[in-house]
Amino acid sequence: FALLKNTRMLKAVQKNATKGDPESVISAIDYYCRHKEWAMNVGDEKGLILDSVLTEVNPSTALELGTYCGYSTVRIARLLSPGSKLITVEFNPAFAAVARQIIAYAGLQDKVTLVEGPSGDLIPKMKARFGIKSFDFVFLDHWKDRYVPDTKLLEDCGLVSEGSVLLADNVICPGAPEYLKYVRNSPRYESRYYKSNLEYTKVEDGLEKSVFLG
Ligand SMILES: O=C(c1ccccc1)c1ccc(O)c(O)c1[N+](=O)[O-]
Ligand SMILES: [Mg+2]
Repeated sequence: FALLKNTRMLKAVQKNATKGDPESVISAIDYYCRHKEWAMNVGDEKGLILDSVLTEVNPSTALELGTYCGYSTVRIARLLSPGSKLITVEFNPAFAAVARQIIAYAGLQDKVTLVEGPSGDLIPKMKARFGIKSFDFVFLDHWKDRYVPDTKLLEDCGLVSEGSVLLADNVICPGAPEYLKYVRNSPRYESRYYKSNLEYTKVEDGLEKSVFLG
C-alpha cells in the first residue's frame, strides 16, 4: 500500500499541476499530502526555511541525501542559478522512479542528477564520477541514522570545504539526536536550529543549519 502511495502522488501531480511549472508541482504535492495522504516530504512550512537558506547560500553545486518523490529536489532545483547543479541520492528504486517523473514534470531535469544507491557507497565516488570539487550546500533528509556517518564521509572525502552549509531535516521528529550532538559539539561547525513542525502536522520538528568552518 505504501509503495503505491508514491504513484498516487505522481498521478495527483500529473492531474493538478502544470507541466514545466515547479510552483504548481510543489502546490499539488502539498495539497495531496495535507488533504489526502500524509507523506514524508519536507513540506510547505519547513520548505519555506529550506528556500530561504538555499537563496542565502546560492550554491553552484548542491547535494541532497534522500530524494523520496522529488518534492525537495524540485524546491531546491527551482531556486538554483543558471549552470548550478543538484545531485540527489535515493536508494529505493520505486521512490527514484517516481522522483524522476516528478522532476521531469517540473521541467528541472537539466539541473538535477538523480543517483540510485546507498549514500554510504555513492559519496566516496562523487569526485571521480561527477568532477565535484566540494558541495556548497547539502540537504540531509534520508535515514536519520545515516546523518552522522555520511557527514563524516563528506568531510573525509573532502566534499565539504570552509563555508559549506549542511541543512538537516527532522532533527526533532523522527529525530536525529546523535547528529545534533555531533554538529553542535564540533568546533568545525557553526550550528543553528530553525523551529518548525513535522510536515502537514502540528507536531514539533525543525531544521538544523550547520556551516562547516574548515
Ligand atoms: O523516517 C521517517 C518516517 C518514520 C516512520 C514513518 C514514516 C516516516 C521520516 C519522517 C519524516 C520525514 O521528513 C522523513 O524525511 C522521514 N524519513 O524517512 O526520512
Ligand atoms: Mg524529512
